[in-house]
Amino acid sequence: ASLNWRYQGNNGPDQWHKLYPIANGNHQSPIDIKTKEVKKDPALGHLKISWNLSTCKEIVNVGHSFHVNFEDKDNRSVVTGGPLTGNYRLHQFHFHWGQADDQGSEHTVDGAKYASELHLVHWNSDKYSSFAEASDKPDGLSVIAVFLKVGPPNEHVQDIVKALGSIKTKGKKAPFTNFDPSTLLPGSLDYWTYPGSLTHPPLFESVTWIIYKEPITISSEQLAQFRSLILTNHRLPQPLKGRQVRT
Ligand SMILES: Clc1ccc(Cc2nnn[n-]2)cc1
Ligand SMILES: [Zn+2]
Repeated sequence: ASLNWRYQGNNGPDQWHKLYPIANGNHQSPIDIKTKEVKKDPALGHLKISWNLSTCKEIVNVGHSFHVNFEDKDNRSVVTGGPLTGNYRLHQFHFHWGQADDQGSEHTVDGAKYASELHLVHWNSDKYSSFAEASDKPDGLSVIAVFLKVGPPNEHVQDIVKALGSIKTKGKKAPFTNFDPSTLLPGSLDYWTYPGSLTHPPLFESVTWIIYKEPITISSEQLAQFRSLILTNHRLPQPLKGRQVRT
């Protein structure tokens, strides 16, 4: 499929359905989380995260964003528990942000937007043999999301910001090793979960979303460094279409 979609202008989010009809599907992401309609599910246990910093590999400028990629040829970095059945292997993480500090997250909470949102993308390595194979299966992917609010500089985000200098142009990649993504998790491990999709094309409805309630911080200057790569890369909330958000 041609990769000519954008976040702004002619091939922007309102046009994505022309090449990717699933954009108007019943399990699209992101969504606005209406906290009063969230359902408490006592069967939901804690998430069990065991990421190994030895699997962190490289940082890549993909044009509409930057990705930190992990070696995912074995189960060194996995998540399980919570809403998940079996092991989901860490594939990569990336952020979404906006053109100003008052917007940028993809999910919103009772209509409130955060400045940015971190996505840690995992695939079901019990059932599938690669991210690509898992990426369009209903139980194929799980994305762990962390909100970022504007505040003091985040020393762990700073390690990432420093690396952006070496991937200024689309397609550029640089080694990025021994980074521990658990340094980007909030103190409280309370989360919301719901069934959804990738938030940009191909928009596959293959994601079990796990969204931490507590944000971490990022500074205005660090956000400005993200924007030096691309001004904005967040999709607006999509219709819930009868789905239940659980906690
Ligand atoms: Cl590997 C990967 C998967 C999805 C996205 C885009 C996205 N979908 N859901 N949240 N982000 C970016 C990279
Ligand atoms: Zn994302």
